[in-house]
Amino acid sequence: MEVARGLEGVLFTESRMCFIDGEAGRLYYYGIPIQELAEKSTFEETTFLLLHGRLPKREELEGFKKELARRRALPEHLLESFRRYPLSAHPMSFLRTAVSELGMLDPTEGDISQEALYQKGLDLIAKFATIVAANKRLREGKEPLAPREDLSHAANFLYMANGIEPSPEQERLMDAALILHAEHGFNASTFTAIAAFSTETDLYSAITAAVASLKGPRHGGANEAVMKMIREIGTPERAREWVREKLAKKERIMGMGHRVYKAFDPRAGVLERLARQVAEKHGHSKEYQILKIVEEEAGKVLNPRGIYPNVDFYSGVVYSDLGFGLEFFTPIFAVARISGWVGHILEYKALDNRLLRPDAKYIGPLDVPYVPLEARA
Ligand SMILES: CC(=O)SCCNC(=O)CCNC(=O)[C@H](O)C(C)(C)COP(=O)(O)OP(=O)(O)OC[C@H]1O[C@@H](n2cnc3c(N)ncnc32)[C@H](O)[C@@H]1OP(=O)(O)O
Ligand SMILES: O=C([O-])CC(=O)C(=O)O
Repeated sequence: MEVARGLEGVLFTESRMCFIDGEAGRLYYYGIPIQELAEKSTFEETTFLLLHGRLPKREELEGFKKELARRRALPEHLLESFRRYPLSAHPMSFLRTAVSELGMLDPTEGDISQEALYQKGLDLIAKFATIVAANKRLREGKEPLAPREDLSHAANFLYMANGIEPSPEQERLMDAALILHAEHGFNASTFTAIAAFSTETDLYSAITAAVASLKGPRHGGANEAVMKMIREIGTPERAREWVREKLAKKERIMGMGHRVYKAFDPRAGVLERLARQVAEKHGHSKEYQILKIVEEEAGKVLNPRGIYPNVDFYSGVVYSDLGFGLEFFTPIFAVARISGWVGHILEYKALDNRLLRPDAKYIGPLDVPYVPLEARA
């Protein structure tokens, strides 16, 4: 049997949620092009789509929005614990620990019936934003704000994070970013969630594992790494030389490259446009300009190899504009991706939840004699 390094090209299940055409740079959630969703949908509507496999009718959407809104508040016990979490911890570690603690606080943690998974999934989707916003406030030396049920998920997230109600334009920006990040097939964190869940562990454990996986700089953590790259480059004038040096040393340009896309990631296309808009309007043009130069200069070498900007390349410019420091970029990704994780767990469970257990080609020796400790050289 051939070894598929990194499980590349391995089909381990069937799914209706997401189709990625990596060669053409196209992405669909339940068959709907991502650009349409990003432009016309809301996070709540897209989440309904990911959990139910179809767009909601008007009254269904209203009910779903209310259902999510009423689940936003965190248990007092968890809020008290937050005061003991070290504020120096990375916000992804904070989120990972909070999800795990939510599991301990749920007396029916181990119930993995389809209905219980759906209910607990809604709870996590609603609460992720509250956890991340509370962490931001605490890091700023401020009290976490109670969620507001009269605001949309995107607007309430911004309200809880920044302490002021966002403008309709900011709300739309957040919605678009959340929709773009909500789902992406069997990426590393979703696969991690499914691998954990296939053991019939509880939802909180599977999602804790997914958060841990998303944190890595080769996955969701790349958005933070991109902003660090921008800071290291410093000025647009330095960008070309910086890229040439990096590539000469065979180092990776963060926010570029993808296992599936061998063309421009369509999400990066939408985010590039949004980043340009905010850069022009609000004067973050230096960051945006640096990225454009990096894209062009690195592209000379990397595009012919099928390496283009991915979803993490331009998102940070948008998040900065919405008031977030770079350490919150990956948690924002998680606030969106929780919908995809829950959707996939529901889908995989309904299918058969077969235990995931790949194998490796053994390349070691056999029948090696056991040498007693005193006889070892
Ligand atoms: C939400 C997301 O997860 S999107 C991805 C976010 N991650 C990043 O942006 C980090 C930078 N990118 C990368 O590290 C990679 O492109 C990955 C991990 C995303 C995907 O990579 P894979 O498909 O596994 O390719 P792999 O890591 O095997 O690299 C293949 C070759 O392309 C090169 N390459 C891949 N990405 C880059 C990059 N960003 N910059 C420079 N070279 C790159 C590798 O160095 C390697 O070169 P080699 O064959 O000469 O050794
Ligand atoms: O699909 C992947 O491998 C990574 C990615 O873009 C995502 O998770 O959004």
